[in-house]
Amino acid sequence: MDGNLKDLALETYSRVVTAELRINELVQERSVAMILSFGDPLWRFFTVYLEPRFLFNLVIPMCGIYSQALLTRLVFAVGLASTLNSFAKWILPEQRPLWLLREMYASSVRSPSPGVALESHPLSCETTAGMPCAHSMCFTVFTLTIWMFLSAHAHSGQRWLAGTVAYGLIFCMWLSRLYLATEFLHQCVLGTFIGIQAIGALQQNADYLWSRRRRWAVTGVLLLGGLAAAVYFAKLNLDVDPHWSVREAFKWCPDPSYMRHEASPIFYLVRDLGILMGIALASPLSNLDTKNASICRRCASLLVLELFNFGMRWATPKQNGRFAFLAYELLRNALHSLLLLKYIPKLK
Ligand SMILES: O=P(O)(O)OC[C@H]1O[C@@H](O)[C@H](O)[C@@H](O)[C@@H]1O
Repeated sequence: MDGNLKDLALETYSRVVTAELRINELVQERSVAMILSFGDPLWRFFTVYLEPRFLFNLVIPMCGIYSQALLTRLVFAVGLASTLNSFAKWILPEQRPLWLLREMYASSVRSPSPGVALESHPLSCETTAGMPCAHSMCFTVFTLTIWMFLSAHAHSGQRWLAGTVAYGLIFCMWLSRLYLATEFLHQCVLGTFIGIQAIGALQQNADYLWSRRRRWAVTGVLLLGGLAAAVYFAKLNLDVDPHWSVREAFKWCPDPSYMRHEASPIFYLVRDLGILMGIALASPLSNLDTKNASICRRCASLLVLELFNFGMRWATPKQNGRFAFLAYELLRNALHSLLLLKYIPKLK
């Protein structure tokens, strides 16, 4: 009975993702591409410049020019969402459209014609798992956090208009991920859904979370690090490959040079835990100074910090082994978010 149910669930899942491949192909097919092709640079822009790493290293600090209070909320909300996403991918990895399609071609389950073969290029060779879509999830949290912040001072017409723009942008992010064949539709939709749920949960527990003392927050982040390591060893014990997604990417990406060290699941986990550690060190967040300095001072201090951060990224030690590489990334991200939250407002 149990076996039958499992078979039925697997068969249904396989049918759904196979049907969803058609959506990815449709978005790349000529008829749809004619409508969407004018947007090709736009879809690439969304994927390249509105992804979590870029949000943290450029877009969110730029929001700090408008308001330090907004910057603090964004670092907190997007930092937590990105960590949640990396853990989901780490614990329960799901395939990506390109891997499934190439597997089908390879085993002759499906022939490349008449459907348009999914394109493959550096942007589609992701090495993390698909579910939930990190771009959709973090971008949803980013846009809705800004929307809620601005809505506090807006009347209902403006709120409605800004909400429509925010959801329109999130929809563009879905199209971007489908167009580049990096995600199935359900991975984008669920990414946004989980992002919205996360914002709701953060809002409901804001008083509790923002008043946590530094030592509790740091302990929480260390425990999360322990959880990530425990998942790794549990998988090894259960004979499950913790690097399954990296192997899939290597197997199906036409050119291995398209892949980078800093795109692996462990790297993203370390990056996100680094950002959380910076937030934890700046805790309690309710005590942070969020008053705005003059615009010139804010621009100058954020410019200096981001140039410093850029230099640190440029100097990342990539040739001294993976532990040095990961430790450096953890510290750099922790320092970056700590400086953004705690020390930039002091430079008044
Ligand atoms: O899940 P997606 O949208 O394909 O994104 C994959 C990775 O893309 C990178 O650009 C992000 O920095 C990561 O956080 C993310 O995990």
